[in-house]
Amino acid sequence: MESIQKPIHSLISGIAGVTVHGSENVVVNKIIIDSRRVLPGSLFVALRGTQTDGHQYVETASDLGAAAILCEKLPAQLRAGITYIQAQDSASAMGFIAASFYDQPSKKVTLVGVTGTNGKTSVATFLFQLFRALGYRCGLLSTVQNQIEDEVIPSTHTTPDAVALNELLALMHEKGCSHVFMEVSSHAVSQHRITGLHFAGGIFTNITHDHLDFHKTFDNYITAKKGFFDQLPKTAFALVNIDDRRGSVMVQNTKARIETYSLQTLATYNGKILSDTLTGMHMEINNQEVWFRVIGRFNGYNLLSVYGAAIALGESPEEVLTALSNLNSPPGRFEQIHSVDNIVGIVDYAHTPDALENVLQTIAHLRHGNEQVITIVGCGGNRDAAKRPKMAEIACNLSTRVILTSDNPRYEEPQDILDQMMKGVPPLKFKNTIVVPDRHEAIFKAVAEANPEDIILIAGKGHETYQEIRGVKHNFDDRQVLREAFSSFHSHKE
Ligand SMILES: CC(=O)N[C@H]1[C@@H](OP(=O)(O)OP(=O)(O)OC[C@H]2O[C@@H](n3ccc(=O)[nH]c3=O)[C@H](O)[C@@H]2O)O[C@H](CO)[C@@H](O)[C@@H]1O[C@H](C)C(=O)N[C@@H](C)C(=O)N[C@H](CCC(=O)O)C(=O)O
Ligand SMILES: Nc1ncnc2c1ncn2[C@@H]1O[C@H](COP(=O)(O)OP(=O)(O)OP(=O)(O)O)[C@@H](O)[C@H]1O
Ligand SMILES: N[C@H](CCC[C@H](N)C(=O)O)C(=O)O
Ligand SMILES: [Mg+2]
Repeated sequence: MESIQKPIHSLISGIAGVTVHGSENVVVNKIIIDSRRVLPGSLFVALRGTQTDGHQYVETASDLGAAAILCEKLPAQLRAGITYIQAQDSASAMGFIAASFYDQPSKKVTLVGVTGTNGKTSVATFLFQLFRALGYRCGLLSTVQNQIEDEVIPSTHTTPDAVALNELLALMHEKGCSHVFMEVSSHAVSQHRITGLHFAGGIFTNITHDHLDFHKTFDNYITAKKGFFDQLPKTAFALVNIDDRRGSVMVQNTKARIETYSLQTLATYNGKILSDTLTGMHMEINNQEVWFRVIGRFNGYNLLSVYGAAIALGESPEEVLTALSNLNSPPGRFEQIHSVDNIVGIVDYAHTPDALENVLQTIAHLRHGNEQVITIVGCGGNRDAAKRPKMAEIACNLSTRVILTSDNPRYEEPQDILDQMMKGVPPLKFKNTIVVPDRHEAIFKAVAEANPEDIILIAGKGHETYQEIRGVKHNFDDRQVLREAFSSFHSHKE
């Protein structure tokens, strides 16, 4: 992308509550949120974070040649030649400024955001695949990866920060994308990563327990997600799952056109699952029968929301259903790897109690005999600790055997996380539960003990190709380890 030079006045016009100290004609060539990356001519944004306060680094940024500083509190000494933009909330102001800096890319594409505890990656990826199949050039912003048509741009977050996000949107527009589908995490709403964006539509999948380390209470978490719908314009659609009792709460104050989807009750888009097997799902959507390659009741919801969004964007129901029936799940979502002697391995990104329950219920539903269900699961370090015993309890109640193991311990001791998980194991299930902290060993153990037709669920990491320990990402891929284990004991087939 060409280098950008913008005077301050062009970036702040229309933003309420900002005061400028210094010349508004000063030109900036970059927006930077980390003082360590400031270069001459940058606009440095001082953000209050969870670990530190960017205001502490205003002097460092100035020494490195920042042309302007966006902050909430002015430093004691203002430097000549630097323009200070004072805002009530730096993060919010940065959202609008980033959008202006990149010439409002979100207004030049049809941008649809997906929020909810589970299903964001699945829905955003299905929409991306669908609209490409319908002949549009598309962009995708997701946990697994960002994509511009076939070009993959690795993602660092589910939702990037406002600067990275607007830059990516501008690039997508420059490369001819007409539609962009993105995940909107609750962190992103709270931290104003999406402030200043123009959405054509928003989708709510569901809300259940997660991220209470960050939001503190479930109410705050709900409010964060609702913030996305509060900021939608009236030209947008707001499509919500009304089988989730928080669905109607999400759209209480939205200006957008409200549409609903449901597998249970009357809604704008109605679905019914007619059958669900390991090879596909048969559904009825708004009275039309259709076969899908993806499976699981939760995916029934995901596909229905994708159908609804496509219709809300003006596509034809027949074309949409035909294209949808050819879609595949994103990597690491109910991804199946079979051994030659028919052990079914399923690698899934379920890392919340609700997702784990859904996946295990889907597996229970697909079982046809007395196969064992062996679940391998861990919980991430430095994340919501309250979900640990809950996930262990769900795994035990819905599996024949459980192996508790590690999942990205980050800066915590794996054994501490496992001790907390063990608190959720019902006493009656102790004899079927073991702890194997090494994930590689856990997977090998499950495979060594599995019999033909048994189902091994490896939950929590899905597409991830690393195990994060003390700031270092070590290569680790559940799918690869599972294949190795199958090859050692049974040899594998896809
Ligand atoms: C908890 C959280 O959301 N953290 C994000 C946040 O960092 P932070 O608030 O901890 O920042 P901080 O370290 O306190 O620093 C505050 C400010 O000082 C600046 N700083 C710091 C040091 C210095 O020397 N100079 C300097 O300027 C930092 O650049 C920052 O702007 O802002 C950073 C910049 O945007 C993000 O990279 C970081 O994501 C971290 C890596 C993270 O792990 N986030 C996860 C929890 C997250 O965002 N997840 C959601 C998905 C959740 C889900 O739905 O599953 C996501 O959207 O990815
Ligand atoms: N609609 C749904 N309802 C409940 N569970 C779901 C749904 N869709 C997917 N899942 C489960 O949640 C897991 C994660 O799905 P997905 O990656 O689509 O969610 P996400 O919201 O993007 O997660 P993240 O917050 O990490 O970005 C899947 O592997 C599956 O187990
Ligand atoms: N977006 C989620 C992903 C969790 C994935 C799981 N493998 C873990 O590390 O906890 C998070 O950052 O909380
Ligand atoms: Mg995601």
